[in-house]
Amino acid sequence: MSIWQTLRSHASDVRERRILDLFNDSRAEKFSASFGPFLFDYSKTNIDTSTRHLLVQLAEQSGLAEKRNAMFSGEKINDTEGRAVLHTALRRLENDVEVDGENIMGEVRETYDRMVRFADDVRSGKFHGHGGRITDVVNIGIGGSDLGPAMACLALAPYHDGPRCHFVSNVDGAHIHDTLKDLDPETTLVIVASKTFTTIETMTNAETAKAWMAKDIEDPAEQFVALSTSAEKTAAFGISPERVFGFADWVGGRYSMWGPIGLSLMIAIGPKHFRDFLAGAAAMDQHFCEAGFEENLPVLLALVGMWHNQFCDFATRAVLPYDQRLSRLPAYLQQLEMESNGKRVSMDGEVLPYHSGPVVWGEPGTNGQHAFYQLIHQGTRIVPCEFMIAEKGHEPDLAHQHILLAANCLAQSEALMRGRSMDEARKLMEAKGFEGEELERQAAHRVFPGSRPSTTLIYPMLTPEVFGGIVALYEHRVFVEGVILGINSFDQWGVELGKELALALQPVLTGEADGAGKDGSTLRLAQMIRDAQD
Ligand SMILES: O=P(O)(O)OC[C@H]1O[C@H](O)[C@H](O)[C@@H](O)[C@@H]1O
Repeated sequence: MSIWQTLRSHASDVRERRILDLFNDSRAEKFSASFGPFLFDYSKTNIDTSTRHLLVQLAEQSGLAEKRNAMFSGEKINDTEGRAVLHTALRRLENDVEVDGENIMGEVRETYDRMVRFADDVRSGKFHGHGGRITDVVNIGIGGSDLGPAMACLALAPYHDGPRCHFVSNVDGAHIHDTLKDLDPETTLVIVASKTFTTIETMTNAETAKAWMAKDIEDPAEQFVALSTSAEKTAAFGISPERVFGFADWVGGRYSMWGPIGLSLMIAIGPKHFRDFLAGAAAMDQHFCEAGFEENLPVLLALVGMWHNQFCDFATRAVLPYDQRLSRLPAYLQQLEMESNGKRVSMDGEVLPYHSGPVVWGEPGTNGQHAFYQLIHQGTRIVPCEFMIAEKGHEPDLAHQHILLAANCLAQSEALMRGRSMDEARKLMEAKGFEGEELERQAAHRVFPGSRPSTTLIYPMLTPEVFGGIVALYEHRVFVEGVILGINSFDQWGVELGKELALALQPVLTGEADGAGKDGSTLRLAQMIRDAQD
């Protein structure tokens, strides 16, 4: 029997057992792992010693250790695009790495130093706009060129002492309009962030920003910066090379905030805190490379995730940070996890015989509790939950609110596991004076099945280092899951078809093309939009 089959039959044997019954004096300790500032507790799942043993075997048999080493050493593991995968090089600045026989680190360090100088200059006022010191930075980018820095600027708000940062991503004109309307073009710096510098949303918004600035400034390009792999295209846009921060194709878009794509964050929090953010991620890299699988946080996170998705058939995964400043983490992880591991064929092009990555979603607590937790507790589908909480907040004066936040976080995982039986529900309703059939009916509504799995990641405080570690932890989790699934986690062909069709539809919406060959639904909707433009 293959390890996959063994795990599936093990899952069908143990799926129904009560998680609470697995607890003894040492379970919390045995089914958690710590590294640096992190403790990952997966004891509130139905995993036992034999489950973990089988899962670790699954990881070993997938060749994970060799594949991990291949990634870190610059082998072209993204073989549908013929590229190395080296976002880790952007945060391990001391290590030398070669691609195609050439040391890539000279250029990486040089660009990093230029970013530091530029960020310092913007923060000090040495680099200024036509109207003086830069007060606002607008990052125009989408997907990987937006979600990372936007999430990070929010996450590290307590360290933000540079100009205000704004993020424009959507091609919907409302986004750029609402962002620019209160800004002064003479003191605004526009960062055009695009790996390819061809993404239609970003290029359209960049042109809009340029036209907005041109109303007040003779040469708006002077207040523009570009972050891209294409020096040719940034030059064609009119941005002078000293304000272009380049990177190579071995940095995937959704893995790119450690380098130039993180410039807005560096300007916001300053190079020193940015360096701490890199250091936190680099420490996680080292842990990932060195720790045994049973103590390895990214490996454990991946194995627990796969246990729930591939073996217990729970199709979604809720990310629930009890940390308001991580409110963009679920959106960031949607791209990281679903673009990376939402694939249908193996590396060899064979259709997968099992499910690939889960649907990832979430909201920060406690907000989610007042919205969708009803389904998590009593719905008919089981949703594994991933809770996150800091031991301490950044606001000493509001420590009592942090206690309330933390109590809610712990209460939710406890409630999910413990549940409430029919007997307990009956007692509750009896105490309220119900009896007979009405008591039975009312009690049924108050039953919680319980035994719903969750994990908790706890860290001392959301500092730049801790935040860097969290993001790197999730990146490596995605890598581990991808290796075990046998897929390429680093391409994204699934986004192409929609882009092609959108290009073809544009002239249909303007009336320049008749849409021959399109289906009736698309044509009718297009016609309505076309008519509304007159
Ligand atoms: O940075 P860019 O080249 O503008 O790409 C922005 C985004 O667009 C694409 O659609 C990809 O799916 C994303 O992976 C990428 O992050």
